[in-house]
Amino acid sequence: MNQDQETLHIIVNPVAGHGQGPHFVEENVIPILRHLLIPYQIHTTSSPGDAGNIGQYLTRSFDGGATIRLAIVGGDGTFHELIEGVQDVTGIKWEVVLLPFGTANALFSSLFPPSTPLSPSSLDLISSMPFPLSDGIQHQLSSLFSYLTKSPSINLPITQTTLSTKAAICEKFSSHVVLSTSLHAAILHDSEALRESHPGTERFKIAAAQNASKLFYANVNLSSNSQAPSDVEQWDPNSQEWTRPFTISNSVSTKDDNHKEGSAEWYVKGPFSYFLSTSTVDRLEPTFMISPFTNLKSEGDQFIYVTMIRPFRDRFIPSSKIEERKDNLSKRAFEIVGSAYNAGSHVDLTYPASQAVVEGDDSRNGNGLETKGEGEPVVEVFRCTSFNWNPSIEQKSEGWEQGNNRLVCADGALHSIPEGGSAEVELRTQEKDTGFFVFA
Ligand SMILES: Nc1ncnc2c1ncn2[C@@H]1O[C@H](COP(=O)(O)OP(=O)(O)OP(=O)(O)O)[C@@H](O)[C@H]1O
Repeated sequence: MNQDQETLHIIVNPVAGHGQGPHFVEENVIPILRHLLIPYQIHTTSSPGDAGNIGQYLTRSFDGGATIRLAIVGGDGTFHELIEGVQDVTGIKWEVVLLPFGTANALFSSLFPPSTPLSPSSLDLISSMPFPLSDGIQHQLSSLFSYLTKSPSINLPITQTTLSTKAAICEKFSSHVVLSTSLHAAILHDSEALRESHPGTERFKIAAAQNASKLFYANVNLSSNSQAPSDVEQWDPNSQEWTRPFTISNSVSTKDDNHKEGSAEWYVKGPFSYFLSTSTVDRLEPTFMISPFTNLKSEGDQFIYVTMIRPFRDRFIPSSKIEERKDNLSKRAFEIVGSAYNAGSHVDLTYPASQAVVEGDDSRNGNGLETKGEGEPVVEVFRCTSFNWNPSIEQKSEGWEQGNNRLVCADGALHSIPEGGSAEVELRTQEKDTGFFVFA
């Protein structure tokens, strides 16, 4: 069968988020498509992974070199499963409409932050509809309107992760939103058990409380390939610029052909409490702006933005009394990561220039951090095009709790690095006319 390329294929996940996707499609999407005489087909997922099966089915229905237009009614996980399902299929351009019916909807929220105005052409289209659409519904339909008004779709960078031991590659997978370890991966792991009792984002907060007091032991190498416009760079909250990394060392120099002459692998020594990378989203929920420099809509170059917290750089943490260590680590993690809800201001936090630690001084506990000061950044933000996460052996020391340093989260899907192994993460080369594109 050779499909009509004008058909909009709608993949509906009936259990994502609060399970309201199917009703929304029936009530709002179909009436619009019918009014505009746009052919559509609905494909409802019947089990985990089914979005990938649907993607494979669609590729078999099209000739090579096709453009497949589809809408995803669900969350980031549903889109992730589609990408995973068709990652070995080449020569197809996937143009995707996002209908945010998952829990977090990180990609949609980053492309259409709350109160983003609709384009004039979308507003014209809405005013031509014979039925009213509330402001909230208009916002949920933002990506659909971009498609209907023929806005160009945006190329979506895809990250490839390889888990391997020294002897062999064990697993390869793709991600389009986030690749994380440490606290974020642990939150995703624990929050899954809470999905039924807490279908909204509050389950992430509960899981955060269970994991914020843990240390994740690993070492990381950051690098940039020869196509990258610059070597690895670090955000400097004081000068408000990207600069040569200054809180890590480049002791490992690369002689690899893939690296620019004079470029280096930058070495980051753990333990970590937080470690998250993304090349597409600035936020994980509508107001949780964890990676504020990532902007898919900007014309700029593609990077992986890495956001990390290494608690032992904070003198308040290692100097804590043994019985207060876990509690202090947890408080600090909440204080720092919580600033992401304040328009991503965590990236501007700095330690006092002189990190004198005074016993019993409560100002260290919150007020001790400064903003855009001359001390070192609290959150280290780097941009690169690849990195390795190498779990390491815990340094035994009383009062600390170790988290699972082999857990990796790819767009919410969890993977485990084999014992003694590592994770290698890199941006996939983007093609001009094939791969994934989103209407934004
Ligand atoms: N019919 C189904 N029954 C059970 N699970 C399903 C079904 N269809 C899809 N799934 C699973 O639902 C999971 C949740 O979907 P998705 O990740 O899109 O939503 P979410 O987790 O609520 O949102 P987000 O990823 O934005 O936080 C997917 O990982 C998928 O495996």
